[in-house]
Amino acid sequence: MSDSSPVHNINVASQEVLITPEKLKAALPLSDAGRSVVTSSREAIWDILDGRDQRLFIVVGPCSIHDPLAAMDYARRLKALAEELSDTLYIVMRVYFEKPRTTVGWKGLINDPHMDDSFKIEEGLHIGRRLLLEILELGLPTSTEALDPISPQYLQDLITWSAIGARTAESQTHREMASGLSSPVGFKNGTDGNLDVATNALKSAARPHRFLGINRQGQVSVFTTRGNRYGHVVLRGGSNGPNYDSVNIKLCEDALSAAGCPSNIMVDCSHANSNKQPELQPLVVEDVVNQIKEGNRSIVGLMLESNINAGSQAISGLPDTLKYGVSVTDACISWEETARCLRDAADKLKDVLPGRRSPDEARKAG
Ligand SMILES: O=C[C@H](O)[C@H](O)COP(=O)(O)O
Ligand SMILES: C=C(OP(=O)(O)O)C(=O)O
Repeated sequence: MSDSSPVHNINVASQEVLITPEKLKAALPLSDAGRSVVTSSREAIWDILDGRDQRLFIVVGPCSIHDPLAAMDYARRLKALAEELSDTLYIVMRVYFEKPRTTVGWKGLINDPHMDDSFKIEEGLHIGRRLLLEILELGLPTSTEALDPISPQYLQDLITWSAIGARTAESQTHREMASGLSSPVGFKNGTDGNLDVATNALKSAARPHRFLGINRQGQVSVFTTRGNRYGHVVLRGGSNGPNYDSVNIKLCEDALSAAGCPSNIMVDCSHANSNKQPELQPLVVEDVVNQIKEGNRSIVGLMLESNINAGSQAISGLPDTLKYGVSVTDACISWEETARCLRDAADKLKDVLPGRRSPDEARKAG
């Protein structure tokens, strides 16, 4: 007697073929001007990580993007600030489209661009790519969290700096993906504060890997990567509390040295480092800036969650009932507070960090 019960895709409700990366890129191509922003900004961060450029790099912007018009409004403000502070700070905009959730919730603009559970992922990819292109046209570099292992084929050519988040830094899939990313990558410590997760990720992503992915034509392919040597740790605090103070920074420096990794640390001023209370982020910036003033040189970057208006709002009802420029995920500091806080940091650091070295000075400094 034969049993014909289904044994495959039992829990899959439906499947839909998506546009290929090649077609999306052909519809929304990167201009020469945009390409030059991506290449020069990646170089600037490589130089910072290699110690050739002494500026502090700053990843700042909304916790998540849900309204492209508000994102462009934010980007224009940030571009002007980035130029003003460029002697001391190298500023990159947070343009986060994919949100890792602790349990469930809105997973970001690519997954559900209309925020109504319609999950128009192909539209989300178009909106996301168009927005990144527009930001690059302003001359402002972009950063994002690399969460889905397939989406980099659609968007990573537009990204200057990537994060692997606290919930995925221990995942082999994400370490493999990071080993092939063209951008520098920050690995967060675990949500419980565990730092080994991040240092192990650095060691893994720096090595070549072979794994499955999709190519430009959307065919399932075996990828062989070279390894990404521009990985670094991002301290974001954990369930035990913050980890940006000088004692934790020293512990992190020791862990990096034991792991044979360069002493490059970014501090995420948000998340568990501010107990998710956005008004504490400027205090974290102040503390870190003081550590640098007192001689610390392992802190190379800062992350801030900031929006046009402070706070957060719940997603309920239609997107056009939402308040303008207010986060729909973690609460953020306002634009005014962001500008004040970054101007203050730049002012305190301008005589401490020598800024970008000319090729001649860099050669002399070794
Ligand atoms: O940065 C954003 C959030 O902290 C992250 O996506 C987790 O959010 P959740 O705990 O609200 O799901
Ligand atoms: C989700 C984020 O951070 P973490 O992975 O540190 O929770 C984020 O920066 O949006």
